[in-house]
Amino acid sequence: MNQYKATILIVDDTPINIQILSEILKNDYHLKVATSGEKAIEIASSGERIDLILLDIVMPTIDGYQVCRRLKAENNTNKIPIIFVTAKNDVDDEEAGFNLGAVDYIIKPFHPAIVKVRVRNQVSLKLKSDLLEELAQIDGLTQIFNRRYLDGRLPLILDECQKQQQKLSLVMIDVDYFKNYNDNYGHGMGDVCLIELAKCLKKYVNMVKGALVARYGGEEFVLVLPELEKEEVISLVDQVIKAVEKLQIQHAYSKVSPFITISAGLAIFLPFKLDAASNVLAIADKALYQAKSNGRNQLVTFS
Ligand SMILES: Nc1nc2c(ncn2[C@@H]2O[C@H](COP(=O)(O)OP(=O)(O)OP(=O)(O)O)[C@@H](O)[C@H]2O)c(=O)[nH]1
Repeated sequence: MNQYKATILIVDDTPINIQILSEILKNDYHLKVATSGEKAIEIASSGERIDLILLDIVMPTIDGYQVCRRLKAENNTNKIPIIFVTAKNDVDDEEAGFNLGAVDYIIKPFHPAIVKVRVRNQVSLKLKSDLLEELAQIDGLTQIFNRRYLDGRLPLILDECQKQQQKLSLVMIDVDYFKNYNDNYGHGMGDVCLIELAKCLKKYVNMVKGALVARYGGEEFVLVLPELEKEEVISLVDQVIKAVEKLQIQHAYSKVSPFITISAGLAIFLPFKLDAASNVLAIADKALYQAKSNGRNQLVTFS
């Protein structure tokens, strides 16, 4: 089995300390090093995955406490566990480190076996909490993002679109006559159908940079498509609607097609018209309602 190798950032202004820690940990982890607080913040904020930081306290310009404070204040770095590694063995110093959000405190001189165990414990906790977080964002049936993820992510996407002055398109999708499908083919077949639909939607969303698809509820899906022009997004959603029918999932109890079809409501927003997440979703939902009323298996666009 391919075991994930965690990445540890060692921060110390004294090269010999980095060397000693590297010797202890190099066989089990990917290592990165920084010889100043500034460099540590730069590496941790770069977007590269860091699973643990071993942080010296006494360093020139920015000390370890400040580094810790700054990393804990930022959304993209506050989940990286920090272990202070220091010669400061006063209880007050240790307490100060924990109060800043550190998960452990190792006192120099190092005892290699103890360093290994303490690092292993924290890395193991970090990997478990990452996994839990990931699972909490994924819909168990279709394996695409769930509503919880969309609710957390959409406000950030709206902010970003406003900042970058980009358009944003939202598509609310609903399966046509799905109750009839379930009632006649059974809930199990209904589940298989939702899985196939999610795969199809994902295939199209993967073609668009920054786009995402989420299962919004039972048989409802949402596509978030930043940056696209009106003609591009309409053409894409039309293709998706046709692709779903082409899956040829038999639906003898639908009134629009012998196969499973979807209706879609598209709402396109200009950056200066972007509203709260719940409002932009409500507008896409209105467009979807219109698509249903117009006869289903079609797209209605509000822009
Ligand atoms: N198999 C399965 N069915 C689900 C799931 N979640 C919701 N549903 C079903 O989806 C159906 C939705 O039915 P309705 O809201 O009446 O909509 P519809 O029959 O598709 O009618 P229109 O939307 O008007 O075309 C219900 O039968 C739900 O039980 C799920 O996870 N699996």
